[in-house]
Amino acid sequence: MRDPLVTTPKITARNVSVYYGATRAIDDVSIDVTQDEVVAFIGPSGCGKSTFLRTLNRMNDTVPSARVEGEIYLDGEDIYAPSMDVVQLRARVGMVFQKPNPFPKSIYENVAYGPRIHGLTHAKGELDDIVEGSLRRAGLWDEVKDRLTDSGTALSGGQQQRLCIARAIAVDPEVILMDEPCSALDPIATAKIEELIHELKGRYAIVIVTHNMQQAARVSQRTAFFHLGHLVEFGATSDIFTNPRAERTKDYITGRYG
Ligand SMILES: Nc1ncnc2c1ncn2[C@@H]1O[C@H](COP(=O)(O)OP(=O)(O)OP(=O)(O)O)[C@@H](O)[C@H]1O
Repeated sequence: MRDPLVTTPKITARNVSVYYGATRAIDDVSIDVTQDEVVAFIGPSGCGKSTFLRTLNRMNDTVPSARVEGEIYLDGEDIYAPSMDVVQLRARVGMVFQKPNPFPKSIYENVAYGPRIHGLTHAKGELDDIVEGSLRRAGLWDEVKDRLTDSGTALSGGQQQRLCIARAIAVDPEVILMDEPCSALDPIATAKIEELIHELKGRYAIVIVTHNMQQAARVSQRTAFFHLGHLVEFGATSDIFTNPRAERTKDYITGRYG
């Protein structure tokens, strides 16, 4: 499934299978993601999109029954190697979840926490700059600059999700994984997140799981269609939506199931 146009992958997954106990949720998936693109994962509920996404920063480690086979490389480095520091990995490959999950701390602390524990700054001024820069890049600064000491949980859902994106950005990640980041948001907040994804593209490799096909079409350059744990088709988003090769992809995008 290697795309000849993809030359320098940021993430390389090879023959990845994931099991929960004896049940296989992902079957032999190989995929590349480059630095300068947004890749969307689509497919019917339960097809394994989130499971596969979570292998990319070893979030599956937190599920005792989960077992991953195959290889995943970040810049050529095996992320499942015993020498890999998982805390470091999750800073390099940040994650934004379906439901915004700010810490029950101030807006400032939500963003400052990561850089502080990763030792990215030594002076308060530097930390202030990181907090401001991250909130600006997440498109939230103007809305919160006068209330940085308010609790992150007091923000609206859309603002909370942008705060979570600012929190991921603050530790200077290389990749951002988004697992249905807009599913709890209204259309206006959703549009803001989509706008933000456009702005972040190029600076970070972005992989987004979405149920919303229009959203995949709007934000991604390439789309992967999953079905029953298989990667059925992976290609240019415009091709997947206008000229899918596989019958199963066609059935899904035309709404025949899912
Ligand atoms: N923690 C878990 N323990 C056992 N089985 C799981 C676990 N998480 C997911 N599964 C199973 O793995 C399969 C894939 O689930 P996954 O959540 O990855 O699919 P998905 O495509 O992201 O679904 P959705 O779109 O509904 O979020 C499903 O059959 C699901 O029941």
